[in-house]
Amino acid sequence: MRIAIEELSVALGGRDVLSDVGLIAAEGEIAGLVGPNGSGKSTLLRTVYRHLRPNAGRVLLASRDVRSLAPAEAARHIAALPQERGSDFEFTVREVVAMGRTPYKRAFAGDDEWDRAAVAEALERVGLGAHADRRFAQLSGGERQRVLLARAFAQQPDVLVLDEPTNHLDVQHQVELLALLREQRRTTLISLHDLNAAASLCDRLHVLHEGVLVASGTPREVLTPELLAKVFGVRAAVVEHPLTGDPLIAFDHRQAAP
Ligand SMILES: Nc1ncnc2c1ncn2[C@@H]1O[C@H](COP(=O)(O)OP(=O)(O)OP(=O)(O)O)[C@@H](O)[C@H]1O
Repeated sequence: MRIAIEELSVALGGRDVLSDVGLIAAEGEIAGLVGPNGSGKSTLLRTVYRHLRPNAGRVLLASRDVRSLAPAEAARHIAALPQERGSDFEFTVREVVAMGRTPYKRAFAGDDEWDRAAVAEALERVGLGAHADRRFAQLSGGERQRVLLARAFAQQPDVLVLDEPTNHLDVQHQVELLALLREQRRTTLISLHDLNAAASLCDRLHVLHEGVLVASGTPREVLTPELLAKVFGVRAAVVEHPLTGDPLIAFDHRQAAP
């Protein structure tokens, strides 16, 4: 399903955090949000998964405003991996992932065989099939991250919204997570700080700067040395990755942009 963000403005604490942002994630497309700290990436994603209400504009899922959907219906269509994640869950890994099935159930209904199969499959996909009975609270940050991703997969949504999902992951698990996202071919909105990961994963990138969308396009179109200097304040060369052909940003770690 396609997501369209139209003329979206959000104010928090009396301050405009997003101003007139518009972008589209086409069916099956991976759309990346990049931008410096505080540029509004999480705010945009939180508005898509309805934790925030826009002051103006709207988010359309196919042709329907997400705010018009009932909560369970919205959750059957959109699954989120937010940045603020509970750590004190007194639940097992399997129980946390099974929460992804809630939008499909009647009140107080138990898990049926479809739920159990969806949970088992989601755990296998993130490589945690052997950890189903461990306590969530006792996992490392990266393991928790993968459990919460499995919960989003178990929700079997049309759209995935992921806020910095590679946080806490070692490089191998980052690569595996990006591969999982590529192979599932689902409409995905993802914020990433790692611009090289974004360049390799995303079909299109959208750059936020101080709450304003300043560029949209393919990674090759968007990630230019000029944009990196202007928006991120860094000096960098953009070359072709010798193994993959993706754009590869070589940052100058000695000196900021003049
Ligand atoms: N509840 C709030 N009340 C007031 N201001 C807020 C609130 N939440 C976020 N902000 C502000 O909105 C701006 C955008 O924050 P947001 O978290 O969307 O940025 P971000 O691009 O995701 O940043 P980061 O890369 O650091 O995660 C920041 O200046 C932040 O301080």
